[in-house]
Amino acid sequence: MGKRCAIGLMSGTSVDGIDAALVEIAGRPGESSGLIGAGGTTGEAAGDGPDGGLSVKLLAFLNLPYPEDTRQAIFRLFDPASATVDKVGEMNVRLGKLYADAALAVAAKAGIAPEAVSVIGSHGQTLWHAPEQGYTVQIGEGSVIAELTGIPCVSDFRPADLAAGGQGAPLVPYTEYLLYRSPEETLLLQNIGGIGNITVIPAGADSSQVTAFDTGPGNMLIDGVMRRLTGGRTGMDEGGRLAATGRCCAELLERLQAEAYYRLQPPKSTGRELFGDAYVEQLMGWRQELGVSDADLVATVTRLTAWSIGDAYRRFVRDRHPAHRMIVGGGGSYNPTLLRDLREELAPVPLVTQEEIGLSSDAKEAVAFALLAECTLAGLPGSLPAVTGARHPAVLGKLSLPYGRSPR
Ligand SMILES: Nc1ncnc2c1ncn2[C@@H]1O[C@H](COP(=O)(O)OP(=O)(O)OP(=O)(O)O)[C@@H](O)[C@H]1O
Ligand SMILES: CC(=O)N[C@H]1[C@@H]2OC[C@@H](O2)[C@@H](O)[C@@H]1O[C@H](C)C(=O)O
Repeated sequence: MGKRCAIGLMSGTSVDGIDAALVEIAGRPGESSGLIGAGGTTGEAAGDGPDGGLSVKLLAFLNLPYPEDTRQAIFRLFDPASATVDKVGEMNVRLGKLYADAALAVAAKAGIAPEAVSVIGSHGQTLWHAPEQGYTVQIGEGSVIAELTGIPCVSDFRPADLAAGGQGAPLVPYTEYLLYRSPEETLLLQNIGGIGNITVIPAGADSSQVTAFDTGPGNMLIDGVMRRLTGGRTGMDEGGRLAATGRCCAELLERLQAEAYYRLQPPKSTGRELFGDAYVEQLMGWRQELGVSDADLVATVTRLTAWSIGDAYRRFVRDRHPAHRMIVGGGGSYNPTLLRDLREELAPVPLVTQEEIGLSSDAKEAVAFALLAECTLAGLPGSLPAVTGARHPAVLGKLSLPYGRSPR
């Protein structure tokens, strides 16, 4: 199968904007072997699939921050009381246009004409994730993206897995399996976005042996607390600077560790429904009661985040799959205080960041959705039932075709 270009678009739970990646793909996902057919392993920076397997090369990446009014309007949609159908409908189209802009911009940055792009995979913006009720809501209209770019678009990836009885998340693990697996090393891939999620790829594993689940808050509580402390002026602890000046409050940490989610057996996934505004409100009440300073509060929430990842490894992974190393990606990998705490929690397992091994942390999830869209166009499943708990693998997403152009 020849080389083709695909675009992946990702807007995560932190609501910081749109990540757009344009990749060149050689080989076919699922060409050679494995439960749902895994190809030869190559990384993002690999060549052209010399073993006949899959290779993915990142040609261009950009981040398009949401306009501030859009960002604030999205946050209002996280509250079911203000997320009325008219507002959700309007935002679905508004985001579709912004996603189309991002796709065209990344194609221009790579110097690739839209006609030369075979597919866009667009994750959309998660508004509500309720796997126990069998549904999840991601918006950003695929038909608008296809119309404005002239490129076939796969969107709304999660419902197919939910329909098959799964969590609908996480979905990146199959692409991590394709791109990172190693015959010698058991790898932990930890994403620290709004939510934290871990993927475990045992040495020499086939795709049915990969496990993954959401560990709990990634940056969501740190960001939520910072917004409260600064009256909304700052949405993150830049460089982990405030946390670095504070000390963890043991009593507050203990209360936070009592959250039942951490002890839930995987498969499991979570989101803003649990660790959003109402949770931060309760946390601020406890801080008041215990007289915890601003810096100590951020230090405690940072420690909690690191602990939840270490605890997940110790509780659910370590005995069966002692790891050789953890590779950390997502915005949390830019927070040195969080990484310091995480190193302590994980010891003796060494930790490296995506950047430290020469891969782009920011582009990773966008690349994943380009690859998942390719799977869908080829009629191949993109989910791992061992990860999501579904009855079987699912072909993910919905295809929107632009007028006058068929897929491929
Ligand atoms: N320089 C930095 N210092 C501290 N924290 C940072 C820095 N840069 C990014 N972050 C954190 O990373 C977050 C964004 O991470 P990322 O873009 O990976 O999340 P996301 O993709 O939206 O989330 P998810 O993976 O859960 O969908 C920011 O909200 C912030 O908390
Ligand atoms: C419902 C939803 O949007 N889930 C996200 C979120 O952000 C991180 C974590 O929670 C993960 O489960 C998932 O995203 C990544 C891209 C995934 O599906 O692998």
